[in-house]
Amino acid sequence: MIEFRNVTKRFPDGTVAVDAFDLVIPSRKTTVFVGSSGCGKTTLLRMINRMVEPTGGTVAIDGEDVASKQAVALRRSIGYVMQNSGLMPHFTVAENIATVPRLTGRTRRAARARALELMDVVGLDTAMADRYPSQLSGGQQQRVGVARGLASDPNILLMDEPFGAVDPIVRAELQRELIRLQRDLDKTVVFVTHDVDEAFLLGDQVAILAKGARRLQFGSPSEITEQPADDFVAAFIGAERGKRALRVKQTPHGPVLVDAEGRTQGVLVEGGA
Ligand SMILES: Nc1ncnc2c1ncn2[C@@H]1O[C@H](COP(=O)(O)OP(=O)(O)OP(=O)(O)O)[C@@H](O)[C@H]1O
Repeated sequence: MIEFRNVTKRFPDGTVAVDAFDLVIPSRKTTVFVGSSGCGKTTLLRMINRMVEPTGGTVAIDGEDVASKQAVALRRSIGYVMQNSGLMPHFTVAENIATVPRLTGRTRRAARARALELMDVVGLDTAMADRYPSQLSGGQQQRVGVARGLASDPNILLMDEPFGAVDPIVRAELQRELIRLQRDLDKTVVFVTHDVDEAFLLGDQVAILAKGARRLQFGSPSEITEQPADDFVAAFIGAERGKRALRVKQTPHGPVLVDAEGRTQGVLVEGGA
């Protein structure tokens, strides 16, 4: 469990990126922070592993204030995946993935074995182990980034717009992979995006944020869709337009659901959840 208690971050230039933020993030679930650019999502994420220190309040992991932990050890114990993968260009794929295992004392051989195992986990052909990042596609680089984030077998995985820079088809593929991974690995994932569709696809819980990380709503995608907290949230999630606003249309073959443009999006079936 990750707990933000009255957390504020004021940068030295006076910018208040996060203003008195409270949230409890459950373990072994995917929690998504979604909001427009500059609302404070990255700052929130980085306060979990102390890449950014709060200027007020506390962040606690399983009841323990992160400020009381040694920052470097904390950072190595938490997986972090960022946009553009953040790979070291002069390290091979295997070396990039093995960075943390090497730093924490594994032998070169054991670290490489771990790297190859993780390539498998994230769906990368191990034949690419000795390539450099520039010899991979954007989607493959992101998979290496995810493998690197998982290398220390962390309980917590922080993901900062990890699929933001790839094309929509690769993005959808990576999203599906993450859902599969999460089913197998059972990590506490905190995921940042500005894309509501991505947030609703991946999140067990979604926090919709405004400037200063002001919490507009926190709940499951179903809860938010069924009962948006206010008009702003309703507009933000597109409840009144596009594909989330569905109408029933009768056809000779039975009722179907159509979106605002009249495109059929699904069928109505009896029973189920
Ligand atoms: N080191 C810094 N010094 C001063 N202001 C900063 C610093 N880092 C971030 N900010 C400001 O804090 C606010 C929140 O930034 P943050 O990166 O957390 O937002 P974000 O929601 O992740 O944005 P994006 O989606 O664009 O990445 C912004 O106004 C940003 O300009």
